[in-house]
Amino acid sequence: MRKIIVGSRRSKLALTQTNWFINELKAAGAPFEFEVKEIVTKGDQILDVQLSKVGGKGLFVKEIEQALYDKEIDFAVHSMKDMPAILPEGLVIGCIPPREDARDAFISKGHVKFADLPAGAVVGTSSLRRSAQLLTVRPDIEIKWIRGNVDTRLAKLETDEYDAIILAAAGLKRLGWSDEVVTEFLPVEDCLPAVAQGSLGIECRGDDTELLVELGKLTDSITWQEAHAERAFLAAMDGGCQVPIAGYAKSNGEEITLTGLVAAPDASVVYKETVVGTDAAAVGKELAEILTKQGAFELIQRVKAEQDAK
Ligand SMILES: NCc1[nH]cc(CCC(=O)O)c1CC(=O)O
Repeated sequence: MRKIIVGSRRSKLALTQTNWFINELKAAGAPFEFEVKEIVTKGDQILDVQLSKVGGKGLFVKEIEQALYDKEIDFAVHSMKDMPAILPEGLVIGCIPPREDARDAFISKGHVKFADLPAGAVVGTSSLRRSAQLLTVRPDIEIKWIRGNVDTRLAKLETDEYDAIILAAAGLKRLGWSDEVVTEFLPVEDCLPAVAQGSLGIECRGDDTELLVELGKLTDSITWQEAHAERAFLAAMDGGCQVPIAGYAKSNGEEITLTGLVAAPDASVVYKETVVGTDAAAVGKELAEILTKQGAFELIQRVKAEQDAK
């Protein structure tokens, strides 16, 4: 029986997601043995710098992709939202399993609801997307940058520095921690999720047909459509985590409803529109065109230039 080597980052969440997916493959009867190989990425090493300043999404995947090329590993389970819009030559997303909760979770000391936070309360997030949207609803709160894995951030909430933090619901649910720690899930209307948040993407070599056959059996077609619509939007907007950009699609199997948001970091300008269609790539492109006409593309370029100058 072929032994499949699965590359994984070393964080609790990465290992949990990797082992979950391996078990799904086993349950589906894939004729393989598995071994997990831990890989330390640049993103895991740079924990004290604001992520948007050190180069964004590629940071968590580059070493893993090199290991795929070198055949040190056969596949890797990524959070889709950490994947760059365009994959390098020769590598493919072989599977998109069913999506977890796409929302952001609000976690506060004493479980005070977001709306009930006192003015001046300090909310920890390192995401420009989250901070811009939170400031739209509550301009009177303070945002303070926070970095680290999910467990590190939860530990930081215990210090005096923060009154609350925001984390993706999906990570907390996969770790089995959401019932215990989450104060409330932020409705997508108030805090539109990151593109592909809650989705996993299984990356492998495009010529590994034996593996691709087994991976394909676990793809969820609804999640596939949603992730592709959102990622087509992100790619067309030339976005990334340097700018506040969000995209959330809901598919009923036929129609896809995609909402996108682009904002200035201080939330002084917010562009937000919804498009409905049947083709994921076309829906993403159409939404990008509408927002571009309104000035969102220009805003993204301006914000990026400002970030680079810092
Ligand atoms: N930004 C890092 C990251 N990348 C993926 C997740 C987990 C959630 C997911 O799969 O979307 C997280 C943690 C977070 O944002 O709280």
